[in-house]
Amino acid sequence: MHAVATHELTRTFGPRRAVGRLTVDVPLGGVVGLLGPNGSGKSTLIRMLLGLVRPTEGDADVLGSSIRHPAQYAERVGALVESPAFVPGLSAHANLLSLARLRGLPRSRVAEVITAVGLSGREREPVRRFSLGMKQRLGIAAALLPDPELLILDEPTNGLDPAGIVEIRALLVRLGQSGRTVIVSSHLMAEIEAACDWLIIVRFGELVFSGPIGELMARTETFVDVEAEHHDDNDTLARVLAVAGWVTELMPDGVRVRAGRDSAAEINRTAMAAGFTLGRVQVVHDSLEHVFLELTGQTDGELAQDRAAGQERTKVVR
Ligand SMILES: Nc1ncnc2c1ncn2[C@@H]1O[C@H](COP(=O)(O)OP(=O)(O)OP(=O)(O)O)[C@@H](O)[C@H]1O
Repeated sequence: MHAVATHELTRTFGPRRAVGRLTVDVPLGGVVGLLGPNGSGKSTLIRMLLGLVRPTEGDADVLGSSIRHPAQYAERVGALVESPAFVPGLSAHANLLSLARLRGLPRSRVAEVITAVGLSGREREPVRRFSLGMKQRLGIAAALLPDPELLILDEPTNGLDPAGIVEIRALLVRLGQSGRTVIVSSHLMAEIEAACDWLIIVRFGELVFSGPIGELMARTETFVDVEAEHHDDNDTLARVLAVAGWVTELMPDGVRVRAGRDSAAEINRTAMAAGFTLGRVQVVHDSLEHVFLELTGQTDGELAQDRAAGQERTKVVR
């Protein structure tokens, strides 16, 4: 069984195609990052998985049951799809307790979820005193109340400051280690990449990548950046290295050589043989963020909407 399996899943809103023929299998366990620029269909996909939006075409299974019958799996799935509403004058504990009562869940779950999201010691404070990051964690605590096998979080890092993002990322890692499956969406690779085991990358509602994060990592490139001792020599150094067979690019502060770590010594020797002393030899890895942007394009929601509506537009370069 998969946590989620979609087949040709499609949702249109009038002329706009929010999700188009999406076929993807998400394994059970660990943290799954659902990534794509704003407007690429992440929320629509999540809403379909939760039974909040009906597909126009195609189908999907959540924990083995069709999304046509969400009641069959509703109790096994926890979700945070927008900023949760809590009573600001009440404490985190009191808010969670009333939610637990409403849903008929044992009150012992309240203390458990408070610990799970790292709010122990603060649970008696009124929610109005909480930072945005703490409120998001409280929202995740509420989603965890029924002890779900699958937790779906839509952009939980949105609007958070760097410290809040770090808190959520650490929480995602802990939740992923607890045996459940966590699907978390974001439009920024850097915010969640460190927490993810598996990635689904969408663009204009279509799948551009799905697989273990290591598979995407394998697509990153390595460079050797070198710098001549005297800045004016970098131009000639670039040509010398190119004649020796490397693909080089002149950078403002040196020369970028498209080569792996193994080539660093050989590059150094070639430079020295040509009479250059290198002031810097540095092996640089392309970031996952860069691969993500290459896959998705640096689009904004506006452009995505127009593309989804089938209108062509010139490429936006930021
Ligand atoms: N209820 C709706 N009515 C009309 N259009 C919609 C509706 N919901 C989503 N859309 C459109 O579908 C497309 C995908 O939106 P969606 O919110 O799923 O993307 P997203 O990747 O979650 O983006 P964001 O991060 O900005 O929320 C957009 O063009 C959006 O305007």
